Order: sequence, then structure tokens, then C-alpha cells
Amino acid sequence: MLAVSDLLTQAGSFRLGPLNLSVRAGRVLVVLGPSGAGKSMLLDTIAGFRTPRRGNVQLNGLDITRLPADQRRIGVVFQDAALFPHLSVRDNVGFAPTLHGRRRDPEIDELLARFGITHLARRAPRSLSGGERQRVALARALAARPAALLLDEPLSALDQPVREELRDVLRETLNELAVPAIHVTHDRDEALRLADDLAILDAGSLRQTGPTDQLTHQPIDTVTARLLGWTELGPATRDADGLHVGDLPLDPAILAAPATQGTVFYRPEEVLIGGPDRHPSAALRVRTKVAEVVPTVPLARVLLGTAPPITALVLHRDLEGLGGEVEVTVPLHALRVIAPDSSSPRA
Ligand SMILES: Nc1ncnc2c1ncn2[C@@H]1O[C@H](COP(=O)(O)OP(=O)(O)OP(=O)(O)O)[C@@H](O)[C@H]1O
Repeated sequence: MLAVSDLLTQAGSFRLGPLNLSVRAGRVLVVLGPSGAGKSMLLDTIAGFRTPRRGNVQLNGLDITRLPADQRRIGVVFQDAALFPHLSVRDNVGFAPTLHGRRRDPEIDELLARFGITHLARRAPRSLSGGERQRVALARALAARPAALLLDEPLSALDQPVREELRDVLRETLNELAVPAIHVTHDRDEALRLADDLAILDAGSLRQTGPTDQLTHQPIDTVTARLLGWTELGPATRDADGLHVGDLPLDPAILAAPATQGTVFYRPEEVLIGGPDRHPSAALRVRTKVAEVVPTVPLARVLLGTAPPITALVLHRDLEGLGGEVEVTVPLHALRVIAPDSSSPRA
């Protein structure tokens, strides 16, 4: 188990924390947050490259807050691989095993094979592509048999196809790994692909943490909702006619939602365009015009003429015959009212 308690780190005017987090062995915690949220600072503090002002870092029950980085048994992979430039691929991967007298370690060959870099074993880092370098960096980190693994946006410098391929290799590897892992990223798809648990970090504060599925489907924080693909519709208002957002009436069933005052969010990919029989539980159902169709891929964006406007993400084949007045339904599970007070950070 890797845990941080009451951790507070300061750099210039930027303050990270105080925050609490824990990751069990075999689990992957993804810290998702925008650029400048403090993700690297968090990993640097856990790895021992930065000294916290307050709080502690524990690994398997041991307080390692004051240990130098090289004694923490924590593997770190950075965005830019940071390989030893004068060593071959094999010697980079074999660096830690060699230090421990395990130069002929069959594990090195296994790692080269696992990351598909056996054929690159004699090559120098400068001759490798970005994706190949990251494969070497991951293999090198695992070769040290770390007690925990920290991944600082290791895929973000790669282009899309390479990133997706390596993301799958990483997912497989992390699945088999029996140590706690923390992966930080600003990329939602990457986070959802890799995370067992998610922690949303914004401006140095943790907003919401929990199992991936829970945060994705039940965000209770506006920053979390936005980062996980929910779109803001507007403030909920209540009058004699019931609950509204702008001109749009919300089904009273939404009253069962966690909050009835606050900002209404919805998931554009769950908006249904079609007849009233399309969905049995509707939080919002309205007839309106299609204002614009934007043929983005993989899903097209259909901008609807409601007030406030609703965007639907739809399959291109569902665009056929779309025009004039349409019936729009937002299912109950795809619309949430998020309370204003939940915009304060929570851990
Ligand atoms: N030594 C420093 N002095 C002053 N400010 C710093 C220092 N190091 C980092 N910061 C600031 O702390 C904030 C968090 O930086 P950090 O690199 O952790 O963000 P991040 O979430 O990893 O961002 P990115 O996704 O862009 O890498 C930034 O605003 C950064 O400018």
C-alpha cells in the first residue's frame, strides 16, 4: 500500500494539498487534472525529488518521507523517458539488476520481450522513436523490481496510434503488477482506460476520489464532471411549475438526485434523438429543431435549438433523415444536478 497523509508541498506561490491518497498493491490510481494542477509535483513529492512542508508518505506501512529518492524503491517513468544516453537499450533495462549483481537476469530478456524491444537491445537511446524510448523506460523501471510505480504522463508526447498501442501494453503490465501504481495524466481516455480508481486534481486540490465507474457516472463535483465529459446545461431553478433549466422542464424524478439546487450537467453521448418511446426514464424530454450538425469523428455533434442549447453526440449513421423537429430525450442517468457547495474540494 502506498499512502500519503496530510501532504502539503509548496513551490513558489503554488500550493499542493493538503491531501490524502492511498493505493493498494495491484491497483492503479490515475490522477486526472488539467495542465498546472500539480500532478508532477505530487509524484515528485512521493518519489522523494521534492520535500513536503507537511504530512507523510508511507509505503507498505513504512514512513519514507525522509528517505532519499534512491532508497525508496519507487520506480518512476517520465514523459520524456530520461534514458541513460550512453547505455544501450539492454544496459538501460539491466541497469538496476546489474547494480544488484543480477546482470544475467532472465527477467531482463522477459521485459525486453514484454515491451516488444528485444530487437532494439543493442541500439542507443538516441536512435529510438519516442514510443520505443517509452517502452525502454517502462521496462527499465520494472527491472528494478520497485515496491511502487509512478507514471508521469508517460504517453503524452506520443502521437495517437503509438499512444493507444502503448496504453494497451501498459494496461496489461499494470494488471499483472502486484505493486501500487499512480499514473498522472490530463487525458480522459487514457485515465478511463488505465484507472481502477480516479483522483481529480485541480489547482493543487483534490476534488473527488473513488472508483472510476463511480466518478464517471456520479460526479458530485463540477470540475470532476467537466473532466469526465459531462457538459454544463445551466443553473437549476425551481418555481410553481417545478424544476427547470432555462426553458427546459426537468422531470420531478430528478428530485431523487443528490442535489436539487445547483448546476445541471448532462452527458452529450447519452442524449437520444427520436420518438418518445425511445427511453422509459427521461429526466428531460422536449421537441425542438436541429440547429446544426458538425460532422466530427468518431461521433458527430448535433446542436439542438433548445434554450439553453443541448449538444448530442451521435453515430454518423443516425444522422440520416435528421432535420426539422425532433424529439430529444436525456435519460435520468445522464443528467445530474451538482450542488454549488460541492465545488469546494473533497478528498
Ligand atoms: N519550482 C517552482 N517554483 C514555482 N512554481 C512552480 C515550481 N515548480 C512548479 N511550479 C508551479 O506549480 C504548478 C504545478 O506544476 P506541475 O508541474 O506539478 O503541474 P502538472 O499538473 O504536472 O502540469 P502539466 O500537466 O502541464 O505537466 C504550476 O503552476 C507550476 O508553474
